[in-house]
Amino acid sequence: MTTASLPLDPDRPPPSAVRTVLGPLGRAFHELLALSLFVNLTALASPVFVLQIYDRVVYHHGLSTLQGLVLGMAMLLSFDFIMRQARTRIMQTVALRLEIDLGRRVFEKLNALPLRVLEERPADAWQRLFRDVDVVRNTVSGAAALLICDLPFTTFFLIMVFLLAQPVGWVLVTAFGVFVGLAILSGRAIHKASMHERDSVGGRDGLLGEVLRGRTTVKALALERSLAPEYERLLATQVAGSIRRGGLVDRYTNLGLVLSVSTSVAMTTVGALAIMDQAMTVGGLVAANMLGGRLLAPLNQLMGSWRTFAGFRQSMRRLDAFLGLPEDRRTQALALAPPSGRLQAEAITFRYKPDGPPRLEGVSLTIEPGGITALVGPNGSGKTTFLKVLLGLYPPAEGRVLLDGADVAQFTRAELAGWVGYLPQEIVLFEGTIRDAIAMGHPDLDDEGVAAAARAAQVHEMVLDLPDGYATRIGEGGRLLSGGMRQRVALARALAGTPPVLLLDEPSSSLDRLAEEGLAHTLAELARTRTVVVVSHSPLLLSRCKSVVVMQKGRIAAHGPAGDILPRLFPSRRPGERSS
Ligand SMILES: Nc1ncnc2c1ncn2[C@@H]1O[C@H](COP(=O)(O)OP(=O)(O)OP(=O)(O)O)[C@@H](O)[C@H]1O
Repeated sequence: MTTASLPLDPDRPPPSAVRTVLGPLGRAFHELLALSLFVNLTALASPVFVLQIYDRVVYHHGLSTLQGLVLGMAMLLSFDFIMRQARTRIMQTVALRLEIDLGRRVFEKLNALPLRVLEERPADAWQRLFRDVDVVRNTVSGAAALLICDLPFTTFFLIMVFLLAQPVGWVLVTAFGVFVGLAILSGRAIHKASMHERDSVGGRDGLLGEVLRGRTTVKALALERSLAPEYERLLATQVAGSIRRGGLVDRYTNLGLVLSVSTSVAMTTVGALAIMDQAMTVGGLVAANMLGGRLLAPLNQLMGSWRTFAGFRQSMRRLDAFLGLPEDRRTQALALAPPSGRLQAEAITFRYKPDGPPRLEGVSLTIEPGGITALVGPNGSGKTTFLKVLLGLYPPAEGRVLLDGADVAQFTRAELAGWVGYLPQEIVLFEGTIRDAIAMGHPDLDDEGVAAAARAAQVHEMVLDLPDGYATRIGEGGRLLSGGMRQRVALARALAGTPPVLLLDEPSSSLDRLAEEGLAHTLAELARTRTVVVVSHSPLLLSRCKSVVVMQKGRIAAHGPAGDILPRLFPSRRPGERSS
């Protein structure tokens, strides 16, 4: 699949995966709407109160009416407070549920994506999807959602203004139209600027992430001299984007404010003329002005929120497209017993890109349990790629991989990970204790299982030597361990749960000679009953192998018993002799 085929384009029509998460929140929104009805009805009370004071109490000295009105207002305002509190509580619940439901779903989906799809985008592009979750949560549970709930009730205020002061009503209707038009214009302009800013922030964050991950190399080689100009370029693009967006926001906010004041002036002018014509009362004008304020406030807010709504739509579309991406198989119809470990590659051809060159071509091989098989060949000949295809991480374009005669494509990643232990060329460990690191793929592994894996990887004694033993924390990426120990712990993780197949990519690249000898011995023992495939050029390991497969430019150049192949590969050296 190419990057272009990844449907993360926000301009595509949205499917409805996110809506299934938002669906259960529908009831909360109905409750919110009902509460908003009460809140907005209550808001009508103050202008009516003012109207009564001006037109009745003041002119007729109606003290008892005043008492009744004040008491009524006090009760209504208490009620208003309770309703507003209830609205806030519902919003908090909605935010929490979204955070949990949508956040968890996106995380699960990310883990379910096939490796090929994951590798098509840089890490920060995937990370940004969690910002989309934040956008959806903040919009659905923030001021913008309250605005949506309040907007329908602005018609109440308009009707009331028409009832109290019809001439002023027409001024408000005109202002309403201008506000909506301005909100749409500002939304479009600001949205465009925000998208541009988002891309530039992504570029800056991507570079920052890379620099921080490679901080040791950056420090050691003083790479900041080369990285600083690139960072500054990205920063300049981002700052320019921010300034442009900020300028647009300010322009439309100020336009909104001027429009509000202008509407107020126009209302008072038209109202004054109407009072002089005796078409309305002073109380009516004051009340209409108050109602106008209630109507203009959400319209003013709409100017700022239009951008939020546009961002929300984009985030929804991106999340929908993401949730619609293909997944690794997650369920299996039948739980099978662990295989004995017979691995077969049948005429495998593999390309990283559909239109790219084949990195494996017509590779056929059968590996039986019993004895180590070594994969050798020059750099870039396809050894690591072949291991990943055997592991079921990359589906081949042609051919198939069979485990005990069954196509590995039918198994879930969890099943395959339980049956096939894998040591990658680049070790990746996660923060936690040594015990956690070894048992990570097997949460049910008991202490004896952890210790057995550690013994097999020649790391048990080293761990016991540490003050905190297996409870020693390894730090981010295992950086608190030495390189050799990191490799041993990763090897123990691959051996944990005694999988019937072991695929090990350069397992001794960071080991000292003693550990390498120990590893060679352990692997030879394990290989009695299992399938062990190692990518290695270590003569010590090769001397323990039963068969050797030589890869060249994605093809198998030679394959046979180690005794036949090794003398051809290393004519001047005896097996077991260390290369310089
Ligand atoms: N993720 C990837 N995307 C695109 N091409 C890749 C990717 N990984 C490897 N390749 C290419 O595939 C070819 C085989 O690489 P691979 O890592 O399998 O070789 P290798 O024999 O393991 O090499 P080495 O001995 O250097 O580890 C190389 O040309 C490499 O550039």
